[in-house]
Amino acid sequence: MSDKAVLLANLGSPEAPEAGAVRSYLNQFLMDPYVIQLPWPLRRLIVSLFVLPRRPAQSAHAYASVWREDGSPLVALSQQLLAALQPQVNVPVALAMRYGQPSIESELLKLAQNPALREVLFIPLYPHYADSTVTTSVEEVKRVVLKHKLNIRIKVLEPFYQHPNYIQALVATAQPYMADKKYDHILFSYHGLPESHLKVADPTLKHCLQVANCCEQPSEAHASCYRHQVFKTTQHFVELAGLQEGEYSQAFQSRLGRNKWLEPSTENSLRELAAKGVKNLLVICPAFVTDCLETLEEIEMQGAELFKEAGGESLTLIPCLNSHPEWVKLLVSWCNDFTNILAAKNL
Ligand SMILES: C=CC1=C(C)c2cc3[nH]c(cc4nc(cc5[nH]c(cc1n2)c(C)c5CCC(=O)O)C(CCC(=O)O)=C4C)c(C)c3C=C
Ligand SMILES: [Fe+2]
Ligand SMILES: [Fe+2]
Repeated sequence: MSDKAVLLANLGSPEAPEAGAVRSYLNQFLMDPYVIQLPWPLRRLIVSLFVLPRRPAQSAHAYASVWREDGSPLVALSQQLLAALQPQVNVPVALAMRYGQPSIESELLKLAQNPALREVLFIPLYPHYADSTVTTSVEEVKRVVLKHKLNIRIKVLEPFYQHPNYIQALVATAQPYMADKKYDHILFSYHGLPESHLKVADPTLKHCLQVANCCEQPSEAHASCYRHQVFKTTQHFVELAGLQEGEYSQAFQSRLGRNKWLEPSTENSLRELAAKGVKNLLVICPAFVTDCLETLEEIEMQGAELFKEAGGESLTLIPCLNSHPEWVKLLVSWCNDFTNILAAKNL
């Protein structure tokens, strides 16, 4: 029996595309202090008064429009990825969700049933650092290890936003869509973040959004700056794919609440691109490695409708990496050689 194992973690989905299931999912998700970064009483008040009364029904409707026979796209596609990986990996691999099922706790405990287990490589399935995705997942792993007194070392894979093979996998996924020269612009649409999250994650407390062109100036803050990291992903993609200035732009989607979020918003960018005369638009969403509600409903359905209403002709979503062979190859290399991964830190 191997003394090593791998645990992949994605965000998670509701159990069903129904208001009740979405309510308990949203409650778990948004009561996470790494997601709504406010003291508990204020967070409880906001979630209970402004989110839970109406959003579950709206989101359930959105989920229903993308739901598959085998469940939510995010969970089903993550399971397909696991199925593609496991036969090529020499150690057990498990898949968990930060919210909903299968939980990080249940999957870590299953792995720990192996008495020989001493080391787990934890792979948060996010290319870019954010407290609301990476930190919360790592903290949940720590909580489970402490609660159950598990005698295992945890190694966490660092954000891979500019790993050459991740960029190569993105370009390989996009290539068939780009080869069809009918498109006239590519929009890189990343999940948004409240600006306050960048400031909280800045270890210097004086760089992110405080220095002019902060994300382009050298700084130790980049190691935890989501905005810097997504710029880098776009830049490396553009270089590898040979895109020219003016052929692409970048925006942030999926806002929630009234705080200031990263700019520009995907919605405004879609309107502006249509107004500038872009007719056939490709959209790629590199912050998501798996297609989910935010790509399939927000971009491919709602985004396409908005773009056409604003004068565009077609919006084509480039799929996420999902189980693309280049992405599977990269994950297999990490899983099989994780004692030698440089970009991983021990908890
Ligand atoms: C890709 C990285 C993600 C970041 C960063 C992120 C931050 C973030 N998200 C919310 C609020 C919501 N996100 C929702 C769905 C959702 N978010 C991500 C990824 C990131 N979120 C994914 C992959 C998904 C899809 C889940 C699925 O089941 O397909 C939702 C739920 C859906 C809805 O009601 O809109 C909310 C709410 C915040 C507040 C935030 C940063 C603070
Ligand atoms: Fe920054
Ligand atoms: Fe989100």
